[in-house]
Amino acid sequence: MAVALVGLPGAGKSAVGRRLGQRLQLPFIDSDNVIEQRIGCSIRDYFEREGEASFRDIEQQVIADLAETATGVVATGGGSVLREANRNRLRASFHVIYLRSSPEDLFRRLRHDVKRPLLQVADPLGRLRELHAARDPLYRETAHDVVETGRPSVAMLVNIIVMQLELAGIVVPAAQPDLPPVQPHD
Ligand SMILES: Nc1ncnc2c1ncn2[C@@H]1O[C@H](COP(=O)(O)OP(=O)(O)O)[C@@H](O)[C@H]1O
Ligand SMILES: O=C(O)C1=C[C@@H](OP(=O)(O)O)[C@@H](O)[C@H](O)C1
Ligand SMILES: [Mg+2]
Repeated sequence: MAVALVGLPGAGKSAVGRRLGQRLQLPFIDSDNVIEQRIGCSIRDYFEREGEASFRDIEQQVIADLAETATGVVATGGGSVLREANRNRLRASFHVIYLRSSPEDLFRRLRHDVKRPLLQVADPLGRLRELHAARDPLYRETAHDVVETGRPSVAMLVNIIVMQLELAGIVVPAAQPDLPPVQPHD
């Protein structure tokens, strides 16, 4: 069983993915962490030193490697869907869930964040709107399921995803304790 989460920065891929892995008792991998191990520095520093194109090459290699082994829950980086090769690999090897969020919700979550290089601009909300317009079709094309993340907490999103995976027959529901028999009405 392998699930991958896609969506914009701040959608909750890392936070939801970690808790989903715990809940399903499956390993959790964050592709951005794998990339940082390979490059030996933060993604933000790498963007500044080597540029985005070089980062995307490493990201593509990491996605190919993860797709090869494909187990557990994988949180991808927000730009993982930009390349067609990544979209195809993700969709073929994982059950892909798009955590969909409005730019306004993302901005609320990330307004104090300094780790995301694409949002270190004068107008991060404007940038999130552009990213949403450009990428929403790509996330939809890649994903098997879409989950709206606006209101639910991280814990609620985990419950929603587990329910969807159970309904789709991707995970087996945990055994329920026997309920007492229903008493017929008088
Ligand atoms: N549904 C949510 N409700 C409240 N806070 C959230 C929710 N999803 C994510 N967050 C918070 O928003 C921030 C960004 O989440 P993160 O998981 O890093 O996003 P991503 O990996 O998709 O970029 C974190 O502080 C996280 O705890
Ligand atoms: O949207 C993007 O292009 C990126 C998103 C980041 O991951 P998160 O989506 O976890 O922020 C990280 O991979 C990199 O900064 C590029
Ligand atoms: Mg993340």
